[in-house]
Amino acid sequence: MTLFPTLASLRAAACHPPQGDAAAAAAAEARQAVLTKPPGSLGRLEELVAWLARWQRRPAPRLQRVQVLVFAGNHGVTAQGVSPYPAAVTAQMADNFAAGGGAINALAAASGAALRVVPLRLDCPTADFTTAPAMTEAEFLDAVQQGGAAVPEGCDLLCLGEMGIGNTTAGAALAAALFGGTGWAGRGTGLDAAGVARKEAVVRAALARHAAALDDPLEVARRLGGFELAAILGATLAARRRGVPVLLDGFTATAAVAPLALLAPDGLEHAQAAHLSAEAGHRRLLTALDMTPLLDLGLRLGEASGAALAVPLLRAALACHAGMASFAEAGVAGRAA
Ligand SMILES: O=C(O)c1ccc[n+]([C@@H]2O[C@H](COP(=O)([O-])O)[C@@H](O)[C@H]2O)c1
Ligand SMILES: Cc1cc2nc[nH]c2cc1C
Repeated sequence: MTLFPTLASLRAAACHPPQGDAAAAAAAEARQAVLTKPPGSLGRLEELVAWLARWQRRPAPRLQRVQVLVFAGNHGVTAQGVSPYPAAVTAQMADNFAAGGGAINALAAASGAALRVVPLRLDCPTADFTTAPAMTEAEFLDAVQQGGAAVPEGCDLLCLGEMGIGNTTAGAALAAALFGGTGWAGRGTGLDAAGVARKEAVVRAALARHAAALDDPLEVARRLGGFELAAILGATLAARRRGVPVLLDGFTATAAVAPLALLAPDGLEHAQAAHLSAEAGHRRLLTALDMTPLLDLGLRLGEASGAALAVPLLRAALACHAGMASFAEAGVAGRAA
């Protein structure tokens, strides 16, 4: 089924996201209150259980089926020398993932999550967005659709990440267009200072080329994004519809979904930033989106690595919620007053 056949239907879905289940969240919170601990003492773990309950629409949330999706795409803007690695590495890494040899293969297995890698036209990069829109409308919608279609039925949690040489330049261009200012370009896979300055100039040139169209977040995603970024946007929208909470990976994945927060103020409420990437602009991007990352481990890999790493944290939060005794069950005295 085509989820968003036209740009208008995609816009309507993004502007009116379905709500979570407030009663399920309240029931999860009420249980926290009777468990043998001072109220709120499990801090963010308690909030995470209520968040899972709200977006799974279940008072007792579960994490039986966790799916990691890694979308891969290529970028015409690599012609501008914005990455130290050749574009061919995108397909080579997709093959490496298929053979089980990537970090994400190890991390997904360690987190008890299924992994699927979705290559998107790797032999056909986006257009160089310093000279033309990265994607046509049809290409953009197709990538969004592929992302949405990759969200499995009956999934309890989705971890979203990407692989695409050059895509931190796309992420920086998106962030600059959506939130303004300069300095969004970072080292990516390992640029030196001169490379970062070149990347910043490329972002500036892209914004100048598309200046007339940058007040529409979806146009920003089409003109400055990429296939894998559009797919992450589509998967995030589809997850909202299907009651699946989302863990976002690093800078590029966060930039990919940022248009959803501008199209609806609560558009990313079903998503958590799994970690703070070492990529320069990520902290600023998360601040702009009012998101607090779960982990800060100095990662700058992408490929959903940070998202997979946050899954055990959610499992631990649920284990406390489901497994702890109540004050009454354990015969522990509650607060004196
Ligand atoms: O998302 C991040 O935080 C992130 C930070 C640095 C690098 N990456 C990964 O590195 C690739 C993009 O880097 P680059 O230098 O080619 O733009 C792409 O495959 C991403 O998965 C990702
Ligand atoms: C080797 C390599 C692995 C990656 N994984 C995600 N992005 C990547 C970029 C490179 C270059």
